[in-house]
Order: sequence, then structure tokens, then C-alpha cells
Amino acid sequence: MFDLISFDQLTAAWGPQISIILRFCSAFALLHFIVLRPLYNFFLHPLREYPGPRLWAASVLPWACMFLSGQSHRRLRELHDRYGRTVRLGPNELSFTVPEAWNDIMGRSKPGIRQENPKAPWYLSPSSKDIIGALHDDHTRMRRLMAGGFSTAAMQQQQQIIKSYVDLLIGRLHISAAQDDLIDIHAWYNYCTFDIIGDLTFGESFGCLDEAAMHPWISLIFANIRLTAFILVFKRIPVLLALLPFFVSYKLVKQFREHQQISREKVAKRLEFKDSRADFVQDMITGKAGQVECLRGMQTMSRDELVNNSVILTLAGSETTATSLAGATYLIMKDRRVERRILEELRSRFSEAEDMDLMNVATLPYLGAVTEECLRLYPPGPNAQPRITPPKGNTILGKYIPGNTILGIPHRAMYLSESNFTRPTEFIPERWLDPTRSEEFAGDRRECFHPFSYGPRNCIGMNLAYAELRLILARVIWDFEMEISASSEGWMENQDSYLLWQKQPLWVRLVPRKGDSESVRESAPYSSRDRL
Ligand code: HEM
Repeated sequence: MFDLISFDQLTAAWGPQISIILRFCSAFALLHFIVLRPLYNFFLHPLREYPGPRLWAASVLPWACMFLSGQSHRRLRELHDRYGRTVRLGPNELSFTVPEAWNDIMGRSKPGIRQENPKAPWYLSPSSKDIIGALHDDHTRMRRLMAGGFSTAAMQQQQQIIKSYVDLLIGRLHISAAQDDLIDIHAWYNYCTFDIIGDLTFGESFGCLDEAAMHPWISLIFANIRLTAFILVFKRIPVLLALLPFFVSYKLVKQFREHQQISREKVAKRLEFKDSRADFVQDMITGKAGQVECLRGMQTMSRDELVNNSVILTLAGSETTATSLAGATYLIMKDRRVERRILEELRSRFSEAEDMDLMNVATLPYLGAVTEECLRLYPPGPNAQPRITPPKGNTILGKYIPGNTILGIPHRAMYLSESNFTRPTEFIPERWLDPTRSEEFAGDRRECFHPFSYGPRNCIGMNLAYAELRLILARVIWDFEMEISASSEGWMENQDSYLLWQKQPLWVRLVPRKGDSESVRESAPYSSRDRL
């Protein structure tokens, strides 16, 4: 109505010619976007040879609908099952479940062969002043500055801090188990991983384990994850920005501002510490641990970068690990055989829970196999972290792909593909055991498995994540027999996914173990064949 009135007023003022021109332009724009462009995309576009649904080849909208539906993980797997290992997901988008794609898409530049594929611009975080969103050179600088905090030497220094929070978690779980019938184990894992990352980043915990509650700052961060997911789609398809107010409330925007302010204050407080501390902020100020004098005073990372990277570490280093722990707990609770084997392995190596630390649990083969299998069936970021070919194009899997093509490797579709793993939907940690794994799994394409991504922008916190996963799982299984509540049946299978999984509480009953492995009950082996 308003449009018509203003259009008529315009034509009255400018005469009939302008009216004809405007009508022609509108008609042409409509024709272009609704008919010509899709026809070009479908019949003439350089990616026309790649298989995929027709509508998806014509327009980016089906992808957007999939992304906003929270069903990407399911849909991507169905599409790969139906169309093969390379699928066209949009006019200029390809998705791969071929193991070699990791190197070609995420790997470093190879002079004369291939340039590095940068992150898709709409995928970058709202600020490019952090390690996840930074362009190539800034990323290299930040990554170098942050790497010291993730070295083996740094982890040895961090060991006592991490262990103290795991002790606290176990103590708090014992108290809760005595008081409550059911507890949300995912929430407790979150409390623990946030307290650890708070201490490792800012030199103080968030107090989540003490309070048995998420710190309000963290709730703000979670609000921002949702916001980021929506912004990402709207950045890719700017015309959809008109829909933003329907998805993003004023409250969310206000929370985003508050969150920026609190982040600044937290970093400012941390910078007031005069003595040097073995935390990530220290590394970002000084570069490598031990090179304090040589780098202090040089502008190595701006204040904004410091703030943003601290927030990134808090987020990336906690929720992902807590998600994996919850997923692993769920899968282990569903398969008592696996639980028994873990317990046997632990009891054959340790006589006291206190003997376990980050380093010695890393040498337990079965526990290691279980963590791999859990990350395979339930990768915390289930979908792709897209890249884009440089303007001149690139050679991917031996074929020229034109410039500005979006390239994705959806983790979950890759790991649940029958081309890559035998009995892919079943929980079989033994497939990872060398040298005792059965011949049946000899054909598993393990090189396709990169839950922490691959190449120069892979996860900087991978070793820390594995260390936390193993220690926390080992300690929880050592102390408790866990039983899933009926209300959490299907917890894993029924989740939606955006950038991360959208999780419900994982309600479990905890019973302190009496000390004999016989207390592990029987259950049928877990297979998610029909549900994932
Ligand atoms: C199970 C736990 C974890 C998983 C599955 C995971 C997975 C990933 C993945 C897939 C990426 C690549 C993202 C992209 O390409 O956009 C990534 C990047 C990153 N992760 Fe993790 N992560 C985990 C834990 C951690 C921890 C504990 C930390 C730090 C304390 C961390 C810090 C980071 C950072 C800073 C990046 C960006 C690296 C860069 O761009 O150079 N992550 N992670």
C-alpha cells in the first residue's frame, strides 16, 4: 500500500517517462532474479556438471532454508547419500565427503599448484579483529602470538589448574548425586570447562562449579552464538537482511553490546595483574612464553584484538569440549560394554583417582579410541566451516573450480558416510585400536576424520581439548555409574544444529561406584543406524 502511494506520487512528480523506466527496471530485475539467473545457474554455470538438487543449483535460498531450519546435519547427509561424494549445494557452492578434499580445501598454498582458499567472507565473525575472523596475514600474526599458550610445555604448567577444576567437578557431582535424583550432566560439564577456560584465559574462574550455575556473562555469550548464526546467513544473502528484526530482538542486540563491554572489563582487570601468569592473555601480550622481554612494548596485538581473542578462546575452548563430553557420556551410557572396558583399563593402570593426570590418561589406548569414536559420531561442529576459492579459481580434487566458489566439508556427513567407515552409524571404539583392530575396519578411511579441522586454520586448542576430554571422562567413569533418564532418551538423535548443536539438558542418575567393575550393567550395543 505504502509502496503504491509513494510510487504514484513519484510518477506524478516526474512524469510518465520515469514511470515507464521504473516499471521496466522492476520487471527486468524480477525477470533477472526469478527467471534468467536461475536458468543461467542451472544450464550455463561452470558448476552445472556437478550433481545436486535442481532447485539448489538455481538459487541460494534452499541452502538458507536448510541452515535456518537447524536440520543441516541431516539434510547434508541425505544429499550426499543421494547425489554422491561431491554435491552442488547452491549456484556457487560445492560440498565434499572425499577424504582428499581436506588438503585441497583447507590446506596451505602450494606454489604453482594451489593457493590457500580463504574463509568465506560471510562466514567470518562480526569483527575481523580476532583469530577466527582475521584475514590471512593478521591471522598468521595472531596465531603465532597465541601458539605458546597451547604448547606441551604450557600444558604442563596448566596441568595443576585443570586438575583442580576436575577435582572440584567430581566433588560437586558427589554432593549433587546425594541430593538430587537426576542431574543435568551437560550443564556440569559446561560449568567445569568454563571455569577451566576462565582461569586459563583471564587468570580467574567464572565460579560456575561453586555456584552450580552459568555465569551471566556466559549466558550472554550463548545469546551471541544464535545471533552469529543468523547474521551469517543474512551476510551471505543481503536481501534477507529485511528479515533480521523477525529473528533478532532488541534484547539480543542489547545483550551483544553488554557482552562487548563486560569482555573489555574482564581483559582490563586481567591486564592490571602486574606479575606474569601462565595464562593465554599473558601469551597474547608477550608472544611465546619466555620471550617476555623481547616482545613487550611492541604492538603485537591491539587491545581490541586482545579482547576479541579472549572471548573467542572462552567460547571455542569450553562449549565445544563440554558438548563432546556430554556426547561421549551419552554414547557410553548407551553401551555398557564400552563403559566396562574403559573401567578395566583405568583400574589396570591406576590405584587411586588422584593418580590420573593430563599426561598419563593420554597413554590409555581404549580411552583414546572412545574419544575418537565419540567425536566421529558426534562432532561438536557437525556441519562445514566453509572456504571460498580465490578470484582466479583453484584446483580441487584434480579439477579446476572457478573463483568465488564456496567449498564445504560437512564433518558429520563425512564421518557417517559408508564410503569412509564400515558400519558408520555404529559406536565401535575398537575401530581405532591399533594394532588389534579387526580386519573388518581395515578399510576405514581414517584420513577423512578431522573434527578439529585441517591446515593453517585448524583448532589451536586441539591438544588441550583432547587432554580435558580424556581426564574428565576418566574421572567421572571411575567415580560414578551413570544411568540416562527416560526423559533424555534420544537426546543426541533429536538435536538441531546451527554452528553448534542445539542441546537440551542431559538428565542422568549418578550412583557412586562401590569399587568393582561387576557393577557395570549389561546393555545392547549402541547403533544409531535408523535415527542419526
Ligand atoms: C572438542 C573440542 C573442540 C573442537 C571439536 C574444536 C573444533 C574446532 C574447529 C573445527 C575449528 C576450525 C574452525 C573454522 O575453520 O572456522 C576450531 C578452531 C579454533 N578452536 Fe577449537 N575445538 C575444540 C576445542 C577448542 C579449545 C579447547 C580451544 C582453546 C582453548 C579452541 C580454540 C580454537 C581457536 C582459537 C580456533 C581458531 C583457530 C584459527 O583460526 O587459527 N578450540 N576448533
